[in-house]
This record gives sequence, structure tokens and C-alpha cells, in this order.
Amino acid sequence: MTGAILVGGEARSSDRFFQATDPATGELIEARFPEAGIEDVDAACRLADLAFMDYAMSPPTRIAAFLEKIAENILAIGDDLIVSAMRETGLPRPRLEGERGRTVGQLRLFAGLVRQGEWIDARIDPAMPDRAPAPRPEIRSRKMALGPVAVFGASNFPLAFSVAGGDTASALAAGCPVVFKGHPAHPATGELVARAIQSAVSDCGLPEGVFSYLPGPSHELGQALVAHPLITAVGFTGSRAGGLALMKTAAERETPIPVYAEMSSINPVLLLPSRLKAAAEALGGAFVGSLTMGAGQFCTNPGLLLVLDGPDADRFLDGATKALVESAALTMLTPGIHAAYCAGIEALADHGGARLVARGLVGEGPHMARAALFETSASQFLSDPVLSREVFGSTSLLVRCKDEAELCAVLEGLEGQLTATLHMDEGDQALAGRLMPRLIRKVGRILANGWPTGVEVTHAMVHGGPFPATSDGRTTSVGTMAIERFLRPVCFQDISDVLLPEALRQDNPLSLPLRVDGQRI
Ligand SMILES: NC(=O)C1=CN([C@@H]2O[C@H](COP(=O)(O)OP(=O)(O)OC[C@H]3O[C@@H](n4cnc5c(N)ncnc54)[C@H](O)[C@@H]3O)[C@@H](O)[C@H]2O)C=CC1
Ligand SMILES: O=C(O)CCC(=O)C(=O)O
Repeated sequence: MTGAILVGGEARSSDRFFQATDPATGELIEARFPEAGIEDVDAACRLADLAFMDYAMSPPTRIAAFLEKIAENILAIGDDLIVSAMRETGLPRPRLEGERGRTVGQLRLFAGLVRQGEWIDARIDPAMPDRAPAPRPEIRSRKMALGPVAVFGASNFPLAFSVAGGDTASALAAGCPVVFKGHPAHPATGELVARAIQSAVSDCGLPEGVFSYLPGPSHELGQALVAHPLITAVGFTGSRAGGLALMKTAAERETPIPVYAEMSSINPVLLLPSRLKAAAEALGGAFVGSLTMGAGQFCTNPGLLLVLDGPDADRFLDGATKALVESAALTMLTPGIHAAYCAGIEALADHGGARLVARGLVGEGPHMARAALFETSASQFLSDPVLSREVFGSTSLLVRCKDEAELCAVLEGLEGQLTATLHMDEGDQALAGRLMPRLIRKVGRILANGWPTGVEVTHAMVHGGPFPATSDGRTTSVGTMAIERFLRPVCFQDISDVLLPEALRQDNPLSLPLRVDGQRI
């Protein structure tokens, strides 16, 4: 790791440098990293475009082997990767080791998906030369990669949502070269992973432009990347302001492109009455575990609790308070995120419409988050949009609803969400059934009797949801369905076999699953 901008196979430097902060001490980390400039953006995008068709038309086995090689190279970095991520993010070792496992598992899951071939969605509608009154031509189609993709990593998952995270894995799986904008909060960790990908490109004999890495803190860098005419789509996880700014740039280009941005969510948790009666205090304690995990720096953090008012709501608050007042303060990812968290808590504490229920322990480090829990009434909540704004970190607001109608009004007033959680038992089935259509309209994932933090990476997972949880609620950024974001269908009508992509040739040389005249074979 030398501090470099990686443009294809080349390591470049710059005359501008930046440093990361160790959030545990507040000190700058000594290593200096070159800031990528507009010329690097242009060179990376041109190389990506040059690599595109060769890479996209590769047999699935070649792409799958590449994804597996990336996973292998990441593991080969060894403990340096974990140590670097700990220093740059303040996250603890077990969490980062788990995240490395998730990252590698994600790459391997996509490799399996790519090999299996269903994602190509090869379809053949045979010609009907004798059809009357007019013959039908032969029609074949497959899903094809969009082209070079710009990916922005998140600060809160320096491995699983960063350089080799879900957006990169799904774009590479689809056959799209990736130009990655490095997150300025973890440049050493980012570069270690970027070099692992760069080596995998050469180990697998792929064109160098399949991957480039552009580190830097400036918005201009990210903007130039999204505006670059050779970029065809964007993957992003981060703030609402950042996601919206990139969506605007993408929409205003001469050729607008899709932006898949995962932004803000407060993840309502509904504590239904029968379950609450049975387990109010225990639920309060379990809730605090999810709230404070990772200093609450999850977009799936349970930021809103909805409850029918009554003594069981008080018992829940008692249980939560007991756990919360003993919860340790944890270091946040960056001074900026910590400052935004403190400002958010202050705004809620000063807000006449919300009452502070409890705070966690005070920490000793410079950027430590004390957990917080507030409560309010549904009528207050409904009358003031400030109360439903995300405060990124370990804080949550309990809303007391006087009846089911008020609970439904609160749900209907919410913006789009990544998740909604039901705590329920058999006695709550009927109410849950009435709430379900409302939840389906609002969120990407509905779960029962668990907590929303900790997303599984699987085939059925949806980590998405209507705006502003994401910029496009039709998709997911976690799980194998994420590949769909970077594909488009291309149809071949009466094209001779020799000109067809291999995936659609008559003798099915890739042994792909096919849909012939609508039937799976
Ligand atoms: N949705 C989620 O999962 C997450 C949300 N956040 C939110 O984001 C806040 C700040 O955290 P960051 O990780 O720094 O997110 P951020 O959105 O500020 O930055 C993410 C990436 O986008 C780039 N970027 C941001 N604004 C841009 C703009 N206007 N033009 C071009 N590029 C831009 C940054 O340089 C960085 O590479 C947090 O306080 C939290 O509210 C943070 C992490 C994850
Ligand atoms: O909860 C998780 O595992 C994922 C959360 C997430 O996507 C995020 O915070 O960006």
C-alpha cells in the first residue's frame, strides 16, 4: 500500500494529497493519499469503455472466476486489512472480521449466480414461417451489461459496502467495468482492497480497464465521474444530500443515466399490543441491542418505534431505559458524522414536541456517540416533519398512538423506508393483516420478531425501498437481485447464428437455462 490512484493497471500520484482521521483519537493518520483529478476520471472511464465489450461478452465462467479471485486476494491481505479498517473507522475487530466474511461471501455468491446463467435470461421465440396472415420472425433476447459503472462506497461499511462491496460485486457480475470513487474516510483500507481487485484483473487476464480506483475527498471528483459521458450507471450508499446531488447531475447529463442510491431510512418498528403485553421489558432491552450496534451507524437502524399507548408502552420504555443508561458510548466513524449526530440529538432535545427518555453513558474519546431515546405523541409526530428526519446514529423516537387509526395515519405519513419490523404474536395476527398492505406500499423489507440491523446477503433479500430510502424502489443493493440494476435486455431478430452472442446460439454452447416460446427448458 503506497498511496495511489489506480487507473486500470497503473498506479498514479497527484500534486494534491489528503489524510484520514483516526476517529478514536481525533488525530490525523500520518499516511498521505493522492487525490484523483479530472484527468484520472477521464483516463479511468476511457479504459473502462475500452474494456467493456470484451469483459461483458466473456463467458460466465470467466467472470465468476474473476469474482472468486477478488475474494481470494482480499483474504490474502490478511490482518493488515482489519488493522487498517479499525484505525480508520473506529469499528471493532470482530465487526470488521465479520464484515470481511460478508464481503468475500458476497463475491462468491455472485460468482455462483453468474455461473448458473439464469441472470442472462436467454429467450428464444422460434420463427413461424407458416403463420397466417404473416410469418413470425425468429426473436431471441438476453440481458446485457449496461457499460462502465461508477460506484461510491459507504463510510459505515468499509468492506461490505465499499470498494469490493455489493455495488461493485453486482456490477462486475453483470459484466460492467467499475470506476470506484474511494471514500475519503478509509483511504488505506480502500486502497488495499482496490489493489486486490487490480491484481485479480491481471491474474485473470482481463483487460485492465475492468477496474479503476479514484480516491479523494472532493465533491468535484464524484461529480465529474457521474457526469462523464462514458459512465452508464451509478451505485451509491451514503447521505440523502449526496445521493440527491448525484441524481441531479445524472439527470442533467446530455445522456441521463440511472443512479441507484441507498440513502436515508428510519426503519419503523411496530410493537403490537398482544406481543407487547407478553414481553414489554424484554423487548425494550433487545431493542437497545439493535439501536446501539455499531454506534447506530446503520441505514437499517431502528429509529422509530410505534406503539398503541398504554401501560405496556411504559413497561417497554422502562426496559429500554434500563439497558440504555448502561450502554457504552462508541466511537463514530468520522468527526463529521459525529457532529451531525450531536446536532440531531440537540435538535430533538430542544424540540418542544419530543421528550428525552434516556441517554447512554458518556464516553471519553473525542467522537463518541451516547445513545438516546425520545418519545412523542402521534399527533405531534404527524404535525411536525422534523420529528421524522433521520438522525444517523444510535437514537430513536417512540411514538405513542392513541388507537389503530392514528397508527395507520403515522404509517401513511412516513416516507419510503428500507425496512419495517413487526413485533407480534398470534393475538396480533388480525391487526398485522390490516397493517400489511400499508407496510408493503412503504418499505422494501418487512420482518417479524427480529431487528432490522444486519442484512443477510441471499437470493431473496431486498435492501431497497421507495424514495428516499433509495432513489429507485424497484431494485435492491444487497443480494443477487442487485445484478438487475446493471443489465438491459437486447433483442436479436432474424440474426444469423454466427452473429449472435454465444448465449443465444442454437447449440447453446454455454449450457444456459433457456426460455423457448415462454417455456423454461
Ligand atoms: N444510507 C446509508 O446507509 C448511510 C448514510 N450515511 C449518511 O451520510 C452522512 C455522511 O456520511 P458519509 O459516508 O460521508 O456520506 P456522504 O454521502 O457524505 O458521502 C458518500 C460518498 O459520496 C461522495 N459525495 C457526497 N456528496 C457528494 C456530492 N454532492 N457530490 C459528489 N460526491 C459526493 C463523498 O465524497 C463520498 O465518497 C451520515 O451522517 C449519514 O447521515 C452514511 C453512511 C451510510
Ligand atoms: O444492516 C446492515 O447489515 C446493512 C446496513 C446498510 O446497508 C447500511 O448501513 O448502509
